[in-house]
Amino acid sequence: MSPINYYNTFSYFVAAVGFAITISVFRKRRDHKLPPGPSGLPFIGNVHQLDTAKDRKGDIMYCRILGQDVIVLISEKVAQDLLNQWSSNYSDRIEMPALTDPYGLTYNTALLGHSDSWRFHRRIFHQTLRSNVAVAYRPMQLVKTAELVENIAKSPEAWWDHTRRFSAGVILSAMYDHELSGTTEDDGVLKTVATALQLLTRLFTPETAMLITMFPIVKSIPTWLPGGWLNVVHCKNVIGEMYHGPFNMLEARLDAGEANQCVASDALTRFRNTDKIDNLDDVVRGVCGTAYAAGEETTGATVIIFMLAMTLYPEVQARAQAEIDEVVGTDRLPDFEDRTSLPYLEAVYCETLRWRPVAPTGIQHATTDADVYNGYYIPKGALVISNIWAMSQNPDKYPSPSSFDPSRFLDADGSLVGNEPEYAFGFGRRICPGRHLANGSVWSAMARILSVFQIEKAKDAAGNVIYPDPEWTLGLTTFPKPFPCKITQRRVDVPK
Ligand code: HEM
Repeated sequence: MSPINYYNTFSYFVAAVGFAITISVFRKRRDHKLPPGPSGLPFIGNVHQLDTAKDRKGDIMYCRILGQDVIVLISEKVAQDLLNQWSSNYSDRIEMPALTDPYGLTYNTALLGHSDSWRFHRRIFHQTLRSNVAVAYRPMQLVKTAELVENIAKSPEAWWDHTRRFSAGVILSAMYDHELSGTTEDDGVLKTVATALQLLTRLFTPETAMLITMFPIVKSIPTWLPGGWLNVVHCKNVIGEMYHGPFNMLEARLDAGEANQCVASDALTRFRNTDKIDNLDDVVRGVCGTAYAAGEETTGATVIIFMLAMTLYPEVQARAQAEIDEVVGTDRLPDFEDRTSLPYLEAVYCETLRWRPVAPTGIQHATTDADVYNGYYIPKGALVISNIWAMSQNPDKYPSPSSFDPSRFLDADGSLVGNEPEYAFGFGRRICPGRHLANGSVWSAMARILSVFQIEKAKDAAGNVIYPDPEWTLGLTTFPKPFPCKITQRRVDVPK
């Protein structure tokens, strides 16, 4: 049993239901009568497979919250069957006009339904960030990881902030060719997008959903009063700036011929004179703004979870460092050319995604039509939650799932067995379009941090070892808040 603040499957089930409540509260109010199952087929709600925590018999569960049908997918197999194989029926999102329209979220890819507008967004993501195109950003990612290493070497106690700055730097560079300057406070673009992201994180909680729905007056609270952050005009401005500010700056630089390759410039060049995408500028604003909101925190969070694992599991750290030292040596930093020769590090990457998935309940899908699965009836308009947490902690697939053990991804010869936890990036047509970019960012950060630094448990003033027991953020993503650890350089000189 892991000594860290360990939350079990049940608490994630509760979180999933919390998000279902958020969605069901925000969703469009429509007369939502339970459709009768076709004759002879039991309605899935009749099945008593609700328990995910105590016994793991349930692969799928049903409940009805505030009039909304909710299906929770607990097994990876069922999620693959429904969300991957029948993705045309399982790729919608629930409409939430109480949130999207007033708060200026109509541009957000993740909230768009299974519509033409969403397809335009995905087309741009596919053209600019699919696996063989995302490699174009690797040189930039290596520059950013070298900066991360330099920053940690200068002020190791601020490693958590350096990590967030690294993930923000990668996304802003990839989306808008924006280079961070000075501190977060000095960089206008970073300040704008970080403020909007903070606001979005606060908005997407069950409590806020309840509050806004039960007391719509909160949307008009003056900004200077307690709760004023919910003021819609204020929120719309802050969130709108995230979509428009960096994009407008890039457009000006494109006009001046000063911008390098990035997702926005690529998309504008590729689609500007075609009729393949309507309202191109708005779609590109939406894609890049959503990428920041969906990609900065998740990428940084994954590196932070890796740091926690390295603090708690020194033997894993030592084995990964021995592998890096042997393959790469000590005169230079690892780069992507080394990747296939570092299977243990690859297994550390997989285990980091699995051990504490940063998006434990993914983003909820919705059905476009009624369906029948294994003889059970699934209604049209049902909310479908992937319980990624339960999949990652399945003891049949991962013995002792709470232990951080990369060797579960290796065979007896130390070769990768090819069972990467892809579910950490979601499913079907909605699968995370930034996963290839994220993969390169997280891997290069892990490889270079391990090559240069020793991460250990910190000690208090009396010399007692501090066992990290971090507080975890709550929301669509979850990861440790800053926790104490001791970071020292393994060698006097940091290689470039
Ligand atoms: C380790 C880092 C990341 C993790 C673990 C992660 C995970 C996820 C998950 C679980 C989903 C929900 C998929 C579903 O609905 O089934 C998602 C959606 C999404 N992610 Fe990521 N993500 C990461 C990084 C990124 C990055 C770097 C970007 C952008 C460059 C990004 C952009 C998006 C977008 C736009 C969506 C919504 C897709 C849609 O609704 O069609 N993510 N991500």
